[in-house]
Amino acid sequence: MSREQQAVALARKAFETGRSKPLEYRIYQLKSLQRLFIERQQDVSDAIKKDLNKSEVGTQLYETLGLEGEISLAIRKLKDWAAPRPVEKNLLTISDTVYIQPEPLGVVLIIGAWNYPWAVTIQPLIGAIAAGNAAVVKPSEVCVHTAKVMEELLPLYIDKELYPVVTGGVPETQELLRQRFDHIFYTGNSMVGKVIMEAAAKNLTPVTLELGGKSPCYIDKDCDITVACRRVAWGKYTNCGQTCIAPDYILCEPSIQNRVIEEVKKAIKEFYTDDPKTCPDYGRIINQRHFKRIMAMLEDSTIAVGGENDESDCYIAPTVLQDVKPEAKVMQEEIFGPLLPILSIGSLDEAIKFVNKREKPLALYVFSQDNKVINKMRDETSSGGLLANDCLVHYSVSSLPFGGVGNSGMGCYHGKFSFDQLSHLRACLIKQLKMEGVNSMRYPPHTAKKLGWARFFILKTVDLGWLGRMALLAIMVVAVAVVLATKRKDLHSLPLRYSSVSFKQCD
Ligand SMILES: NC(=O)c1ccc[n+]([C@@H]2O[C@H](COP(=O)([O-])OP(=O)(O)OC[C@H]3O[C@@H](n4cnc5c(N)ncnc54)[C@H](O)[C@@H]3O)[C@@H](O)[C@H]2O)c1
Ligand SMILES: CCCCCCCCCC=O
Repeated sequence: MSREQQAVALARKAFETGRSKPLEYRIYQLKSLQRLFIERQQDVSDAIKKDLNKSEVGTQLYETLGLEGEISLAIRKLKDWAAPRPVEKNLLTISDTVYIQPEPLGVVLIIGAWNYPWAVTIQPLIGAIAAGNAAVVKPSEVCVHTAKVMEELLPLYIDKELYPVVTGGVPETQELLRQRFDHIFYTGNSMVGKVIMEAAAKNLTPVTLELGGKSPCYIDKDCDITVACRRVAWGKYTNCGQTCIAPDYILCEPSIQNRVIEEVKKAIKEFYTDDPKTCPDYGRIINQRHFKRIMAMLEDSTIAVGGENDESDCYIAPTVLQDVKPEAKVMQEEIFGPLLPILSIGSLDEAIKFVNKREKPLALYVFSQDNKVINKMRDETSSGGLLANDCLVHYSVSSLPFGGVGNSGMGCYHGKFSFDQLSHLRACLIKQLKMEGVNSMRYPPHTAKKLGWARFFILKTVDLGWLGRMALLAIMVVAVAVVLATKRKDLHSLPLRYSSVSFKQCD
């Protein structure tokens, strides 16, 4: 058995013991995970510093603080999330107990990416634990130091049989993908996303794909350009542009391009000093392969700000590109680096057309003072998320679903969405063996009259309130009693008995 097979078998066996299911055990695991981020913050930060030159404060701000918040939320809300969820009933099921019961899916495979290695790997794990699953955790091998620390630390805090960590690269991930899972949660680029989905299809395993793409940013001329550019610069250059929801490029009218350049330049200086290379808050490109990929994008565009670089240090300065053409190299794929192209666009309508001609992005940013502009952008485009007058922060709102659409992904998570994403929402209808008369309308022999009644019971909507429902139930009980008493086979006599309740036609 390979190491990967062993890990999956271990997780499956542990899941089958049933110990991941009691809410107390899930909460115990979540609390232990919470302790990891309190007790081992230094190990976490040190590893990320080596991988991406993130500062200790930056690591807490962008990675572990969010995780701590998500864990606390799950601990607080788990009882509600896991409880049966009563649903509306139709007239046919009015006397039944009808609800949704979330249940664990089984063994989940979590494949993480390297750019926010803790955030994007542990956040799905929080959902998996909360939902009562086992999970095999595969951190990205690209984040060498963090993967190692994750492999060392997780088993010290959480159940190592239920949640084993498997490290390794493409061959190891592919070996994992040959195993059977009950859900695969993948974060990474869209091309590999297709590989994951293909592998999952063999076992009809459901997937969540948290992908990326080019997230556009429209700046309206009618806005506070200084503030807009400061927020865009923060969104772009945080983690050296290696953020799935970084504003990829700016669309604006030619009349404001120079001001945008000047204001972004000012913000770069404000955040990262005159020499970002020595600034502790400015990151590095993850490795030389990505460094070369990003530098190649500069070839056919004009640099307005930045451009300095050092391959030996994987350093690329915060850079702004002006008058960029849609055909330029930098516009052909997600940048995932600190280059900010500005494209001139004639109007809001043109910007909308530009966005709609391309793949649906993970995030769409619009800066404007005018709500009509914001609403028009929202109504006439599609994207995983839409954020007006800021960047990135929607990621931190646990009550918003985070995820893509189309090429930027499928499924969503954060907060309760993580719990639901990794649960099966089981439909439950609990009927009594009484009131058999009501069922006559669906039993053969089928007649037009019975169909008429079935239409009535299924298509009418009624909002009677609690008292009304009780009254209706009483009427139904009487009706059934009468039907049984007269031992008639169809519901011929029912119309008169129901005529005192008024119903609204919904079709
Ligand atoms: N939507 C989100 O939440 C989110 C978050 C972070 C990153 N991203 C996106 O991820 C991308 C960057 O990540 P990346 O793809 O460079 O990360 P990556 O190289 O770390 O790959 C992600 C995972 O896929 C595995 N993998 C890579 N190639 C594989 C293959 N051929 N077969 C099987 N498994 C394979 C890796 O082992 C890794 O665990 C960007 O597009 C970014 O926008 C999205
Ligand atoms: C306070 C704002 C936090 C933003 C963190 C962004 C994380 C993105 C993960 C995807 O790359």
